[in-house]
Amino acid sequence: MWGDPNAVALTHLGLHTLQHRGQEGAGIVGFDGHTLRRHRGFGLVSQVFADPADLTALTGSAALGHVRYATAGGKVLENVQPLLFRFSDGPVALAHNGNLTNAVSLRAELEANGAIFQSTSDTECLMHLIRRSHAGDFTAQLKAALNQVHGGFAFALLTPSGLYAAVDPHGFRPLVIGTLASGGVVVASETAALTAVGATLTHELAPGELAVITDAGIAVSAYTTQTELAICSMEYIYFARPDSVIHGVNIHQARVRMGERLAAEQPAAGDIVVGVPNSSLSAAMGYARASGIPYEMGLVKSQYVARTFIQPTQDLRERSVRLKLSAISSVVARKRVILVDDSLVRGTTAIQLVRLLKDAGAAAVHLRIASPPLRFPCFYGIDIQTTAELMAANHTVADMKELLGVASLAFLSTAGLEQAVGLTTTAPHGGLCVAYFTGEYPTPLDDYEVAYRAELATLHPDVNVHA
Ligand SMILES: O=P(O)(O)OC[C@H]1O[C@H](OP(=O)(O)OP(=O)(O)O)[C@H](O)[C@@H]1O
Ligand SMILES: NC(=O)CC[C@H](N)C(=O)O
Ligand SMILES: [Mg+2]
Repeated sequence: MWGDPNAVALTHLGLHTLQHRGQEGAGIVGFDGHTLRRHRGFGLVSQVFADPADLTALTGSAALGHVRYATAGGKVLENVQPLLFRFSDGPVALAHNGNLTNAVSLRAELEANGAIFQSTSDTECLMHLIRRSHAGDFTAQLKAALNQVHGGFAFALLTPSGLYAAVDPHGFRPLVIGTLASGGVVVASETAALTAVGATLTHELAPGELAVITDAGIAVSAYTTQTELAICSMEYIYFARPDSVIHGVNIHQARVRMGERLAAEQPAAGDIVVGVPNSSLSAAMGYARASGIPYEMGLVKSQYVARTFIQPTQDLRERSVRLKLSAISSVVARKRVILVDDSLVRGTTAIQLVRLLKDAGAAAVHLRIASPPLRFPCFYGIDIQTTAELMAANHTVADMKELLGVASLAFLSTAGLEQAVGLTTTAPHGGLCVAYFTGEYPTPLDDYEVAYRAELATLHPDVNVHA
């Protein structure tokens, strides 16, 4: 946030609104008119700022906040963002959503030339590249650095003179700009955060764009012309909040269309449709509407347990699913349940839910997934970087049906997904990145290439068209 007397408090509010995007750590940097001050820690925003004094210590008219969902580098405080650098000519804070594919090789090269890294985060590379640039001013140095990092990124940087926001050449990760009645400017991953702070959407960063926000206003330019939209389809399927809008498409309505489409592509003989709280509820609603089969609340979610898929370890993910979901026996007993989830990745949720529904007396479970089988890793910002952890990469759909113990199992097609999102663009796959479904990556994989190819060769030939 730039140019609002309540920048720190509003950033805190905005971070709460983006909590679903990262639960491992959070931090805020405030600009008090002289220098940048930071508070950060592990856990949820409410835990990191449990003591209100930590927030009030950060005053100022500009602020930068982050919630971490780790994709690279371990659980150490140094990796919790915003990263903050105190240079001889002034401080710079940096926040990143996404994952850089060439961070390991960049770091090796930078260290060979004398760079001393403070963290093990991929994000830090950007700052070293900025400092090593001989370009004229900070904006030009940043543009030079943005052209050297590869992969998925939405970056925000804060200095005493401005706020900078940039997205990668494929726009893998979303980033929007809004304005406040006070004249302040807000940059956020999702429009839901703009709404929360009372800002109006004024611009959505296009692939390869850099926005420079200063007291003089907002200047948007391109740092590269080699661009092609491939926004992460999992943003529409799972990550983003239902009330957010990405590239003109509301997330809830896109999910409803995924569910409607799934009902048309993969009908099931069931008595009730049940969604998996939270993120599949929209798709389940769409499935019920299109099939004419009644929607029922067969599962309840504890409001005190957060998202499971973005937890950092399998043990935590399994424990949270158990704590989080329970079945309403009187709803599902003796019913043929059509269970709709938005995605099946490691299978953690589905394995436990099918058991839960059967224990509650369901006569049969027909599992319908409102996205295609996820068979390939993501290197642009989802923490699934090996095929070993992906259920559909290691088993055919028929095998998965047996493993899960369901009466039937079916997925949405990639074409169906692309149409359900329905972006207006001529870019491949309707402007979406569908690499984890098809194995077609929009960029070279850089540091991940060798290990990825080696892993592919070991996969079951029936499930992997690229092996
Ligand atoms: O196959 P898996 O590896 O289990 O991953 C997929 C599941 O994880 C996500 O839910 P999550 O609990 O993270 O969040 P939600 O409450 O927003 O649905 C997603 O909505 C699926 O339910
Ligand atoms: N979305 C994120 O929070 C990831 C940022 C960075 N890649 C990290 O692992 O810390
Ligand atoms: Mg879920």
